[in-house]
Amino acid sequence: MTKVAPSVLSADFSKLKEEIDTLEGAKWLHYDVMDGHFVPNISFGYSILANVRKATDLFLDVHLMITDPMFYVDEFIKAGADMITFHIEAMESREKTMELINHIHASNVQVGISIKPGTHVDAILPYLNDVDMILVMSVEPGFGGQSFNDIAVEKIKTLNSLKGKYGFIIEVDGGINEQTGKLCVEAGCDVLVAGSYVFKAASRRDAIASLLCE
Ligand SMILES: O=C(CO)[C@@H](O)[C@H](O)COP(=O)(O)O
Ligand SMILES: [Fe+2]
Repeated sequence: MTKVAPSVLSADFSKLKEEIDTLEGAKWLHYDVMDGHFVPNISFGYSILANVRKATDLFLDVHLMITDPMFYVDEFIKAGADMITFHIEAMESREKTMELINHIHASNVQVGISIKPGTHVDAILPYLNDVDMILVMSVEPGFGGQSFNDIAVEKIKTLNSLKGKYGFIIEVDGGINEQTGKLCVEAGCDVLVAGSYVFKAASRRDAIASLLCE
């Protein structure tokens, strides 16, 4: 069954708990962390995540778009993340990548690795046995509200052919709506991140339900 992870980046932060409470039908909440360095935008960090944790029981899917994930990861673990996804483009070596994966797992938090649209799937193949999720970016990370890049569909298909052997799940993020979500689910995607499509909808419940349909 497909999961929908509404991205809180598109919420009204002046009433965050009320906004989260509107997400009927979603079991995950996607939390985009941007540092103004790895991406040209700044969002929110671990203090706000700790408050979000108090406000909801949804599975907290933390997407770190930051330059030095190892430096900050303990703060996000302490704040209550259920899944922490970092970017392969932010890692300098296989050794450091494995160190980060093992460090997160040692705290019983799930681990994802993300690839930008311009990064080939080959970059994450060495880690498929070690992670819980691969996050395929279908927009350039940094901003909500961009258009879906269908290069993601081919990547999802490639990863889907390897899923059975390794046991990871696939998430897609960026420009997801009813049409693009369907393409991704048909290609083998398990989790659809949706920001503007859900938060700008007249009925958020209907928008989430439209993504859950197979
Ligand atoms: O990570 C990101 C953007 O960098 C996303 O999670 C966005 O928040 C998705 O927003 P939409 O494209 O669905 O509006
Ligand atoms: Fe994201």
